[in-house]
Amino acid sequence: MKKNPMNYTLLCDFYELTMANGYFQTGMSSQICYFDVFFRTVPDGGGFAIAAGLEQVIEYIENLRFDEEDIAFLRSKNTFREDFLSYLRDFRFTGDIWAVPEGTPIFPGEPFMTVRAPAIEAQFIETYLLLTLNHQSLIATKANRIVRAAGGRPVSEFGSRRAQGSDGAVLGARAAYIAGCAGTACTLADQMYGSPAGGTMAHSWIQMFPDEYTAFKTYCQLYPHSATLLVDTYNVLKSGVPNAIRAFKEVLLPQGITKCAIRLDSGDLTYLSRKARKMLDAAGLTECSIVASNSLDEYIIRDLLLQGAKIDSFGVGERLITSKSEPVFGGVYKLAAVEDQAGNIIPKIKISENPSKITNPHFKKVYRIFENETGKAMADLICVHDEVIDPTQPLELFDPEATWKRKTVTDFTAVELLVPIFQEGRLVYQSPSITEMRAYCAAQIDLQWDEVKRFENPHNYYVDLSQKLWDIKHELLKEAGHI
Ligand SMILES: Nc1ncnc2c1ncn2[C@@H]1O[C@H](COP(=O)(O)OP(=O)(O)OP(=O)(O)O)[C@@H](O)[C@H]1O
Ligand SMILES: O=P(O)(O)OC[C@H]1O[C@H](OP(=O)(O)OP(=O)(O)O)[C@H](O)[C@@H]1O
Ligand SMILES: O=C(O)c1cccnc1
Repeated sequence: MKKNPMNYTLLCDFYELTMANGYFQTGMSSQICYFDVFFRTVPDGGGFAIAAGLEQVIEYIENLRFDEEDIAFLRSKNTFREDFLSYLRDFRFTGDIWAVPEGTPIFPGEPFMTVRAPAIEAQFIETYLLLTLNHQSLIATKANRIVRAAGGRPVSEFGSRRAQGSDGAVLGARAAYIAGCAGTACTLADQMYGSPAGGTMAHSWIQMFPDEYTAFKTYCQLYPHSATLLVDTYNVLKSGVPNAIRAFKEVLLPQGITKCAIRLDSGDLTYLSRKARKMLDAAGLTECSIVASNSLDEYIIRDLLLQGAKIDSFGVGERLITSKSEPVFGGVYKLAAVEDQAGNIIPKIKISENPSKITNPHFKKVYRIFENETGKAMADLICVHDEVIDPTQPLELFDPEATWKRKTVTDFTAVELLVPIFQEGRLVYQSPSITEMRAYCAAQIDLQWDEVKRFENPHNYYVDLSQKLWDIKHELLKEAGHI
C-alpha cells in the first residue's frame, strides 16, 4: 500500500502549543492525564454511528515529530521559550491509547477512544485525533445509512469530484468502504487503502463519438467484461437503451458474455428503470443489470425501492462524501482524570448548564451487553476502569437520568469495547485489513435491533453508567455545588 508521506505534527490548533509551552514552564508537563473522545448526537437523527479513522490516528502518532523547519517556524512566532523549543526536538508520544476497532457501532456519550499520557502529549494530539475520527466516523455513518437503504444492492462511492479536498475524497472513500460500500470511483483510495476502485463512463465519452451506438460498441469492444453503458446522454428509452441492447448483442453475446449493465443518471429513476428492465428482458438480456445515480441518498434510495424501481446497484457521490444532510460529527476530547504524584487517579468533570454537556469523569471502560438468547446488543455500560462485570451474576442496569428505571439482566455476555492501541508509546495493535473491518462492521450492525437501525425516530439505545461511576459523578457534581 502507498504510504501517506505527510508529517501532520503542526496540524494542531495553536492553543495546543501555547498550553504545551505553559505546562512546560509551570512544571506540569509530565502530569498524567486521561482524555476521552466521545460524541453527543448521532448525525441525521440516526440510532448509532460507526467509528472510523483509527488507522490514520495510529500513523499520526507514530510520525509525530517536530523537525528543524517546524521548530524554526515556531520560533518565528515569538511566543515560545527556547528551552520549550529544544524540548520539542525530542518530542514523542509516550502514553497509552485505547480505542474501539474501526467499524464498531458507537453511541452518544460513551468514550470510543481514551488517551492516557503526560499533559503536554495528551493535550497536543487533540486536534488531529478529532479531525480524523470526526471526518471518517461521519462518512462511515452516512455511508452505512445509504448502504442499509439499498437493502443488499451494492453501493459504489462516486464522490471524489465533489469531496471537500483530497483527504475528504480518499479517506472518505476508505470510511465508506469500511461502512459497507462495495467500492469507490477513487483510484487513490484503492491504491492507498484497498477500497476497490471501479466505474462506468461519463457523458463525454458518448459525446466524443459521432453517435451513441458507436460509443457503446467501442466501449464494449475495449472492456467486454465490465461494460456499464451510460444511457441518458440523449434519450434513455428512445436511444440509450436500444443502442445499448444493440451493442451488447453485437459485441458481447457472440463472445458468450451475458453479464453487462446500463447506468441511468437522470429523470424519474423508477419509471426509467422499470421500462428499461422490460426492454432488456424482452431482448433476452436478463443478466444486464441497472445502475442508478444522480444526487442519491438514503431517503431517495428507500423511496425508489418502495416505488418498485428495478435498480440493481447504486452510485452515490456528493450526498455521501460530504454527508450533505449533516456535515458535522461532533466528537469532542475531554479531560476525564489526572494522576497525582503517588499515581492515584483523580476523576475530573466538566460541568455545564446544559446537562447533555456534563462529562462522565474518571478513567473508564465500556462494556457492550449482549442478550444470550437473541445475541442482540441490549445496552452499553460505562464503568470505572477497575470494575469487572461477572456474567454469571445478575447485572442491574439503570437509566443514569431517571435512576428509578432499573432492570436486572441475567444470561448475558459482556464485551469490552475499548482495546489497547498504544502502551507507553509503543504500538500494540495490529489494524485488521480493510475487508476485515468491513466484515466486522456488518457483523456488529447485525447485532443491533432493527428498532435502533430505523432512519427516523430510532429506539434510544441505552448507554448506562455503573453504580460506582454514577456515584463518583454525583459526588463531583455535589462538590461543585451543581446539585
Ligand atoms: N422516482 C423517484 N423518486 C424520488 N426521487 C427521484 C426519483 N427519480 C429521481 N429522483 C431524484 O430526483 C432528483 C432529480 O434531480 P434533477 O431534477 O436535478 O435531475 P434530473 O432532471 O433528473 O437530471 P439532471 O441531472 O440532468 O439535471 C435526484 O436527486 C434524483 O435522484
Ligand atoms: O450525483 P452524485 O451522487 O454526486 O453522483 C455522481 C455524479 O457524478 C457524475 O456526474 P457529473 O459530475 O458528470 O455531473 P452531472 O451532475 O451533470 O451528472 C455522475 O454522472 C453522477 O451523476
Ligand atoms: O464511474 C462512474 O460511473 C462515476 C464516477 C464518478 C462520478 N460519477 C460516476
